[in-house]
Amino acid sequence: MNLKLEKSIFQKQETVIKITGSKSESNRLLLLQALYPEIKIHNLSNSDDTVFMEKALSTNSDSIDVHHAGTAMRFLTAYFAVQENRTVSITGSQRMKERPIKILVDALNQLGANISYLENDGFPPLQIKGRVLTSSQVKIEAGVSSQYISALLLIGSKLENGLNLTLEGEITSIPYIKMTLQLLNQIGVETVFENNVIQIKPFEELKETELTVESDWSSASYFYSLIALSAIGTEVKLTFYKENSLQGDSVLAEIYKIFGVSTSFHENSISLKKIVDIDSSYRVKLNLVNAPDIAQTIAVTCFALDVSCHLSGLHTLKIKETDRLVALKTELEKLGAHVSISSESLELKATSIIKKDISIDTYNDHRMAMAFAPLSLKTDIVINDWEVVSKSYPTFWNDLKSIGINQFE
Ligand SMILES: O=C(O)C1=C[C@@H](OP(=O)(O)O)[C@@H](O)[C@H](O)C1
Ligand SMILES: C=C(OP(=O)(O)O)C(=O)O
Repeated sequence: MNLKLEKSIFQKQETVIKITGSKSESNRLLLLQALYPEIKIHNLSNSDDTVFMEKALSTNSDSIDVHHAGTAMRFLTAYFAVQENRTVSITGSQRMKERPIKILVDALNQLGANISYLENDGFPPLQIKGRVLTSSQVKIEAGVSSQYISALLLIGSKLENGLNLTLEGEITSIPYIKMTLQLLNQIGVETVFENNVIQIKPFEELKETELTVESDWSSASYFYSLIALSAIGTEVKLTFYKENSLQGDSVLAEIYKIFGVSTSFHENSISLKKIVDIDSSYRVKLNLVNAPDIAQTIAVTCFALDVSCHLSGLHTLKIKETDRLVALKTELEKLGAHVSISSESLELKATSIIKKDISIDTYNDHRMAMAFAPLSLKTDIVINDWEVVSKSYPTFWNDLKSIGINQFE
C-alpha cells in the first residue's frame, strides 16, 4: 500500500517518542539467552527481525524462515550448527536468498559443522545438521559483513576450547563486532580483541543476569533528519538512550552537528534540537564504513538541505535489503537530484529543486521508506509499500503522525 505524506511542519511541542529496543542488541541477546537461559532481557525490540528471531529460537520445527532478517539468518546459522542431534533447514525471503553467506558457512564447516546449501551454492536456504564443533581456530574474510563474525563470536564461548578467530583484510562495520564482544563481557564471557585476532574463552556457568536493551539508534536517525529539516528551535525527546551506547550508529550525535542539530543526554533519553541552519555551500564528506545503516538517512538530509555530499565506505550497501546505492540514486534522481555512485560511494550534487508528488519505491527496504519520509517537511511525497518499516520500526508512521506529519492511504 502507498502512503501520501502531506507537506507538514514538525510541531514545536514537547513531543516524547519512545523508540523500540535496538534490533541488533535484541537479536544478540536472544541468541545468548538460548545458550544461557539465566539471561533476562528488558526493552526487547518489537521489530519483525526480532520477532522472527524469537520464533526461530522457540520452535521445534525443522524448518525455519527468517524472512528479511539478516542478523537472524547469520546468527541462527551458527546457533543451529552447535545444536547436537537436530537438523534444520533455514530460509528467508527472495532477497535473503540473494544475500551471500558462504564466508560464514565455510568458517563454521572448518570448525567442524555440517552445513550444506539447499539451492544455490553460497546462499540460503541452508541445511544444518547440528553437532559438537571440535576445532577452535578459524580465519575469516572480514570485509563483507561483520554479521558473519558476530555469529561466530556468539557461539564461541560454548565451544569446548573457545574460539580463536583471525580477521583477514579490511574489517567492515567494526562497532557491531565490538557490540557483540561487550554483550558477551556483560554476561561474564572473557574476550580478547588484539590486532586482528579475537579470542573467546569457554564459559558455562552463568548466574542470573538482567540486561536492558538500549533503544535503536538507527531508528533515531530519522528524527535527526526531521529536526535538521525543521526551523531553528524545533526539538524532540527520544527514549530510552544513553551516552555510552553499544551501538555504532550513536555517532549520529556527532554527525548531525554538521546539520545544526544538537543532542543533549538526559538520564534515560536524548533531546535533539535544531540550533543553526547549515550553510548550503558546505560540502559533507563522510566515511560510513562503521555506520552503514545511516547512509540513506544522511543522503536524503543532504538532498533536502540543498547540500552536496560525498559518502564513502558503503561497499556493504549492495548486499543489504536491496542494493541501497542503486535504490538511493534511482529515487533521489526522481526527485531532481544529481547522484553518481561507485561500488562503495555516493556523490550528491546540491540542487535547490525538489519535485513534488513523487512516489518513492522502497524495494522491500525499511530504510528506504523511513529515510525519505522526512522530505514531507519540504514537499508532498508518496511512500510506496509503507508497511516495510516493520522490519525494524513497526510504529514509525504513528510516531511521525504524533509530530504532525499528515498521512493519507
Ligand atoms: O550485526 C548487526 O546487528 C548488524 C551489522 C551491520 O551489517 P554488516 O556487518 O553486514 O554491515 C548492519 O548493517 C546491520 O543492520 C546490523
Ligand atoms: C542491513 C540491515 O539489516 P540486516 O542486514 O540485519 O537484514 C538493516 O537493518 O539496515
